[in-house]
Amino acid sequence: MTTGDTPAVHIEALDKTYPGQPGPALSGVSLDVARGEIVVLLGLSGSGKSTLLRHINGLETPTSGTVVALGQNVPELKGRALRDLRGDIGFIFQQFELVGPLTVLENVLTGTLSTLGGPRVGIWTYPKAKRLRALEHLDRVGLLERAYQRADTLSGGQQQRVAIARALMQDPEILLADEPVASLDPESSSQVMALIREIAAERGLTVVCSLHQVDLALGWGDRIVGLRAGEVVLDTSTDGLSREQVMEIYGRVATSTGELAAIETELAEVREQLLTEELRKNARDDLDRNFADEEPA
Ligand SMILES: Nc1ncnc2c1ncn2[C@@H]1O[C@H](COP(=O)(O)OP(=O)(O)OP(=O)(O)O)[C@@H](O)[C@H]1O
Repeated sequence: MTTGDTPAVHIEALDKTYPGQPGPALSGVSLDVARGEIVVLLGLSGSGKSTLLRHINGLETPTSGTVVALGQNVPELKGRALRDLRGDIGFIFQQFELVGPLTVLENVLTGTLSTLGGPRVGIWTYPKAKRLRALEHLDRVGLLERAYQRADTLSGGQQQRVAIARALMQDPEILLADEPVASLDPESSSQVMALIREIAAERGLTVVCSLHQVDLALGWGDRIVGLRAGEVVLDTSTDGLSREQVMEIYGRVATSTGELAAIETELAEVREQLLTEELRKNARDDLDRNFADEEPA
């Protein structure tokens, strides 16, 4: 375990190229995340957000560079040591990853399997203390009354709350969230993000979360890290940061959107011209037919 003043996450010169891919998914990424900090990763689809998150808990191995989480050199960890680190790092995903036919309570209890050893079938196979903790976490996320309902009968926002409760069972120090609200409506998204923030503050959790929604990121995170094609192109506090500054992360898209608009205008003009020509031709054909049908005087 680490002392309080070492960062929760220290990443230096991280490069990752997946086998068979033409270019790197991450290139020269350096990033320190302080304990208790709430960092948002922003960037286009494919910019490397998930890849970066997955290096923090050792789900990916760097091609080169350093990844230290909670004082541990992540790529060097194996077996029990890696499982222990993952026990200190909760992970929530866009698709919640719940087991639909199981009850909400049992889904939350699965968050504790790394310490108990699994698999287990049925709520009663978990120690009473764990069951009570799971109920406490469900209460915290506002779903105590749903504990014995099947997980797949809940709304998306509720399912993500269950996933948060499940992550809390690990008593994590770091929470990684990979687009946790990408499949939710705006209202549920704000509620889930507010809940994560409240829980992080209560427990002094460090959070690294990828998002697609710029406005949500600005209102929610302490700091925004922008990725473009695997490189960090923005790394700054959200204090005083404007939407326009953040949108520069997506610079290339703005250009291509501009180009697209120009192409669309041109296409519309051509379409109009073709239509006019077709109308003219139809009119000419009509005239020809009418005159052809006329009996000569
Ligand atoms: N397992 C993999 N094997 C090969 N290439 C991968 C793998 N995972 C990601 N990539 C590639 O690495 C790059 C970064 O992908 P990544 O999923 O990290 O981006 P992202 O920013 O999280 O995207 P999204 O917002 O769509 O989730 C992409 O080019 C992707 O195709």
